[in-house]
Amino acid sequence: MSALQSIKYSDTEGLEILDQLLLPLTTTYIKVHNVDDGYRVIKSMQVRGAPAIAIVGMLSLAVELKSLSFTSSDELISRINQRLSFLVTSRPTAVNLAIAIADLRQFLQDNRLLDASQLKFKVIQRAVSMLEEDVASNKAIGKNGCEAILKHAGETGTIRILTHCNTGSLATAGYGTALGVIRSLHEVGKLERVYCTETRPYNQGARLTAYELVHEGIPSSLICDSMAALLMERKDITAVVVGADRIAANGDTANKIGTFQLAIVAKHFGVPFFIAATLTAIDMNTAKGEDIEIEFRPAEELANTNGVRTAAPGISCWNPAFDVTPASHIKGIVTEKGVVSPDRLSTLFAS
Ligand SMILES: CSC[C@@H](O)[C@@H](O)C(=O)COP(=O)(O)O
Repeated sequence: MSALQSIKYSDTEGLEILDQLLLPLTTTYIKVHNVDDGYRVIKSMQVRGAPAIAIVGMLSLAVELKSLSFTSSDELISRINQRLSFLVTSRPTAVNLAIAIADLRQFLQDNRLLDASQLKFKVIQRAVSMLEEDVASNKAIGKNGCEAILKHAGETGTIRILTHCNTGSLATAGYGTALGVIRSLHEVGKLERVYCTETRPYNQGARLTAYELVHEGIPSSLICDSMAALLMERKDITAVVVGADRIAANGDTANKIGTFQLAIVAKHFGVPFFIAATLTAIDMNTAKGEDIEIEFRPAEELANTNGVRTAAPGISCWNPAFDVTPASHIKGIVTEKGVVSPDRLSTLFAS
């Protein structure tokens, strides 16, 4: 069975992304030639998921730079900074791209004395290395989350997980964050079943997570979002595990709309609620959840299903793409460096 690949990059073939708007029925890759293409596929959600957005954004810059030549590093740096200012506006809540951009700006500043071709080469290398680094981080998250959940479950050990949205190979460079934890539990033979929500209005759960789970042969069932409370009451769910688009310094976590209500229900039933994310989703410059900008999406994404209007004509729509789960509702944040409680995020960055 071949692994699902949302992002394909090679030196000779350039950058291609799997069009996630067409999944699960059609598998089509789209070429990304430059930052304008990168911005468009991110904004339209042909590629989505915070880690994948960051990687495609940076690789779109890399392929654009490859096609250009520069007479000085000042000219190169000014071009890159201008393109980064545009890219960062594509999807405001997911922080991974903003962090990658801030890091690259710092790198350019630190290396401004290199000549243009050396600097261009290094910028391209940095973008390409994100692919392998993300998969390695996801595998570590999978292992750490698996251990934490097994410890919580004790010897009885039949694990049933509820997850939301899509956090798997499609949302990352491969393996996945929350879905990485689920994959890891399955690999060690401990997962009885994972339940994935439909994730209205965009159906990332029904279209993408369900597709990945079936592809991987992981025992799984789809529920619609409104079934979560009954599921937790009837099915003895071991843990809820979801991803993150931005984790504030106090542990408040923005993730796909509907995450907060799952956390409230989990708290009601005493089910531990875990966030699984790479360090690049942690924004220590944003103090708390209230300070996180929530992205609003077009009304059609709520009123239509697969391009067909299902809501009553004339109704107006309120369509936030994310909500913020307070740190008080989160048992642990699973990262590649280990699992911490939300009030101990800063320990992850101590050298
Ligand atoms: C590893 S992906 C983590 C999050 O980005 C994911 O849960 C999510 O909310 C994705 O939202 P999307 O709007 O589909 O980009």
